[in-house]
Amino acid sequence: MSLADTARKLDALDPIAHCRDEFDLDPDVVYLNGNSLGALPRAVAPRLAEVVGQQWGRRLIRGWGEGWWGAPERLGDRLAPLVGSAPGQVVVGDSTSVNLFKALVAAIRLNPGRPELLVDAATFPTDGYIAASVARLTGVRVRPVPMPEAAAEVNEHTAVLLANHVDFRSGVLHDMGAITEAAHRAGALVVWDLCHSVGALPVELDAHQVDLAVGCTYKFLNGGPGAPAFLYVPQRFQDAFDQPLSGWCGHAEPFAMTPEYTPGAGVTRGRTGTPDILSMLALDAALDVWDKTSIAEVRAKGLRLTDFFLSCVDELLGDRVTVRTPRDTGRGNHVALSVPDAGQVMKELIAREVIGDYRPPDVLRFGFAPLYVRYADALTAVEVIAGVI
Ligand SMILES: Cc1ncc(COP(=O)(O)O)c(C=O)c1O
Ligand SMILES: Nc1c(O)cccc1C(=O)C[C@H](N)C(=O)O
Repeated sequence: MSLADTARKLDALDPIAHCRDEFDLDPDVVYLNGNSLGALPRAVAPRLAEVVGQQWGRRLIRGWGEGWWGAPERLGDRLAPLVGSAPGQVVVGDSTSVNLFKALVAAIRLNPGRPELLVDAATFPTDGYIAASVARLTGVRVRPVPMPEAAAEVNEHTAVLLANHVDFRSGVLHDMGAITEAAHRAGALVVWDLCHSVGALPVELDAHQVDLAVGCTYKFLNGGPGAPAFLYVPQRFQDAFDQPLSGWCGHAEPFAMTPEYTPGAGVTRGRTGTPDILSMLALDAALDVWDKTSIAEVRAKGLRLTDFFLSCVDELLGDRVTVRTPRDTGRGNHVALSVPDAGQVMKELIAREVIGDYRPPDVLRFGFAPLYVRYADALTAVEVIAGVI
C-alpha cells in the first residue's frame, strides 16, 4: 500500500479524529509545533468573551467571590487525572520556571543536610538556570548528570534530583518509576518536569510516589501563549512544604491581612500572588476537549502517528537525515531529525507552511499533537522536507 493510502486508511480509522473539530486550525498549515504552543481550541474565544464581558465587565470585583479565587485549585483538580494525581494535590498558576524555583527550594528544605542537587545534563535551559540559582541561595552544589545515568548517580549526598520526563530535544521518555525509586533508595527526593509529557502520555505521579512535579499547559494542553503552569505537591508533603515565594495568596487567611505569614492548608500553600484569571479561564475552556477523549487514546494515537511519520522518513528521506528519537515506546510525542544546516531548513519548511521548530545545534523538531494532527499531515510534512533538503 502506498504511504498516501496508508495515511488515508489510518485517518479513516482514527478513533479520536473527531477531536480535530474542537480546534480552530488554518487548513493550509501543517502544524507540527504543538509541543511548543498548542493550537487554539474553539471553546476558548467564546469563554474569554464571556469572562471579559460578563464576569469582569459586569461582576467586577465580585468575580473573586464567584469562582475566580478558587480557580487555581479547581483547575488543578481538572488536571489531576492527566498526571495520575488524586484531587487536592495540583495547583495551577505562575510559570513553570517560577514553580520550579518553589519546588526545588522546598525539596531542599524537606531534605536538609545533603550537599548536592543533581540536574539532568541535557535539561531545557530554564531548569538548569533556576537550579543554579537555587544552589547559590541554599548552599548546595549542582552536579549535572545524563538522565540514563541518573538512577546510578543518586547517592547519600544527593538532596534532590531535578529530572525531565521527556527530553525537550531528543524526545526520549525517561523511566519515572525506576528513577524515582532509585532516588528514594538513596534517601533523595525527585522533582519532575512534565512539560513535554503532560497531555501527551499517561503520567502516574501518585503511583510512582513522586515527590514534587511541575509542568506547563501551553503545549499539549493547548492553554494558549503564556498559559499558567502547575505544581504538584502530594498530600504526604503538604504540611511540611515550605516554599520560598510566600505571597499572600498562599496564606491560610489572605484577607485577614496579618503581618506574619501562615501557610494555607493543602496545596494552596503553593500559590503566591494574584492568579492570572484570563489565562486561567482560557485554559479551563481548553481542557473541555478531554471530556471527549482520554489520555490512553491520545497516547495510542501519538505512538501510531510518530511511527507512521518515521516510516515516511525512512522511505522518503533515507540517510539524508538522522533520526534522534527512539523508535520504541521510550519516547514522547515529538520526533527529532538531525540534518546539516537545520536552522535554514526549518525556515524553508515554515515558508512552505510546515511548522516545526529548530533546536541547536542541528535538530529539526516535529511535535505530533494527537488531538488535531492527522496521519496525512505527517506524510505531507515528510514530502515537503524531501523537497527542501
Ligand atoms: C522542559 C521545560 N521546562 C520548562 C519550560 C519553560 O518554562 P516557562 O513556562 O517558565 O517558560 C519549557 C519550555 O518552554 C520546557 O520545555
Ligand atoms: N515557552 C515558549 C515560548 O514562550 C516561546 C517559544 C517557545 C517556547 C517553548 O515552549 C519552547 C519549548 N519548551 C521547547 O521545548 O523548546
